[in-house]
Amino acid sequence: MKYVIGVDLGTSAVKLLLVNQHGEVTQEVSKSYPLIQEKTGYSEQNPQDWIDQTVSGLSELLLQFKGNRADIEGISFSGQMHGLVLLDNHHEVLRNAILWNDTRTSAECQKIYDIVGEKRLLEITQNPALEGFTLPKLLWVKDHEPEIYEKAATFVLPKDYVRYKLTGKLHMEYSDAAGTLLLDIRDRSWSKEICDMLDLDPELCPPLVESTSEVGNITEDLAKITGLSPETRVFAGGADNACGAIGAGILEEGKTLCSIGTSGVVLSYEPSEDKDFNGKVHYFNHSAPEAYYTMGVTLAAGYSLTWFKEVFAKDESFDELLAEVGSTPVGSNGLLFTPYLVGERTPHADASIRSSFIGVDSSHERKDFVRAVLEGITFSLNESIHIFRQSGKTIDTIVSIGGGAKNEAWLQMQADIFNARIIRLDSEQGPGMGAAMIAAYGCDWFDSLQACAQAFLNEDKVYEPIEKNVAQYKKLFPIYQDIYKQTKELNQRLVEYRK
Ligand SMILES: Nc1ncnc2c1ncn2[C@@H]1O[C@H](COP(=O)(O)OP(=O)(O)O)[C@@H](O)[C@H]1O
Ligand SMILES: O=C(CO)[C@@H](O)[C@H](O)COP(=O)(O)O
Repeated sequence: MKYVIGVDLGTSAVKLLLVNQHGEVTQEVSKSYPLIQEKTGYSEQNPQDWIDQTVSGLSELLLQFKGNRADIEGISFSGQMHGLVLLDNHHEVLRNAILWNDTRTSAECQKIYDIVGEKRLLEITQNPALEGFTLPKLLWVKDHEPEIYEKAATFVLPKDYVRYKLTGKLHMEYSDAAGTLLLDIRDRSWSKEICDMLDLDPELCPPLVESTSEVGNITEDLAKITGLSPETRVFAGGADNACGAIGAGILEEGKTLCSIGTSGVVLSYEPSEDKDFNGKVHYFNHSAPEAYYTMGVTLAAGYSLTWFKEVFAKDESFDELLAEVGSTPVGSNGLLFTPYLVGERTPHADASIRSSFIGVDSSHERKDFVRAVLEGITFSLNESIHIFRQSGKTIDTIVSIGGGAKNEAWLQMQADIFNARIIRLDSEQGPGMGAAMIAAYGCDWFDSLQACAQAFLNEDKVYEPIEKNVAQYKKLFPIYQDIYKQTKELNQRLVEYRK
């Protein structure tokens, strides 16, 4: 039997899947690492933590592996998007990575609009200037840490750095490059025009490859440390949402994904780059050849639940914390939550907004708060679905993946709030599976990613919307939407009091 490995470098942990030729996940390893949040709006990670945990995860996987290591034919990568990893001319890391959910760069986003212009930026990159994207982070380092910026020879994104450490070869691939705000999405080339206007050296941008490109092999050193064969073929991989889409079979028009990891994403396949959402949702290159996708992003989806657990139920597991969700009625007895813990992206690109619980009553118990958190996260994702539906898309079936797809009550809630059938697959680990599928396709196990999806992916369970709940959520959703408008200005006045 032959195998491939999919590595998903998430925000909370790196997850490794060993997948055989039938698409069965025969081993799984997960290794977590911390977020570094020095002050409000900041979110960083130490790239060395990603390397240590990936290497330790691979070593563990190989230690448990009963077959011949040469049977692990290929490996590929999926990773959290947009994070800036700055490297010097020896490819040494210059500072902590600034992550996708770091919102310190509002001034730099304004600078991009002032200099490049909103219209021209949209024409080239198909996306607006959002704090989470990589370009504003580069400008922030240039403005605030000039001594570091001077030493910068290139930059990569998180999973590109991990792949570089395993192979010694440095690249970026299109699906992740699309999230930098420096890629000409249609032309699939770095935008010299944007670099020139913002006085950035285009040489900083690394060489581009396809997600499915073979980029090298595991170095002798890393083969020794991890137990992998130095013959293992390495394929570039993709942005975690592009890989999540592959791992959920979102490979043709009409297919929609909901992913609840640290962030939350609603993603829809696009066969071409010419639809116009006017920057309301992100528009990126897919990891599947010649395809694109649009998506709306909730910054703190699973992160809101993790935050609640850390603050109010530190010693309980997610399953324990969520055990009573089903016994609390729709609407959490009049309690609403907005998941704006670190600001928001879709539909409100707003770095200052923060979360609220609205309607707290003396009768409320902890379980009402837990349900309200899940409902608030799901309402937020429903805002993206609302945008897609308003643009004319039919969304009646959604594949749900990520940590959020582990809980049955939450999956039913998604069906009821989205008013759509929710499909859970055998494995909720879409991005890791997508990365493994890229490696399987690269190793010529299949003629196309679609053929691989047909062989590898199986529906496990379908959740149909329950009419009575749908009707109640339809009434609650506009109240949820109003909270943003009502709390926006209050939150701006609170900014000066934050850490
Ligand atoms: N058993 C569970 N039930 C519901 N949600 C869960 C469960 N376990 C983890 N989660 C949620 O999933 C999130 C992590 O999902 P994951 O897809 O691994 O994220 P990432 O790719 O960002 O590292 C956590 O933030 C948590 O809120
Ligand atoms: O910023 C985005 C997408 O634009 C996030 O979706 C990141 O890609 C992080 O993903 P997770 O760690 O939540 O999977």
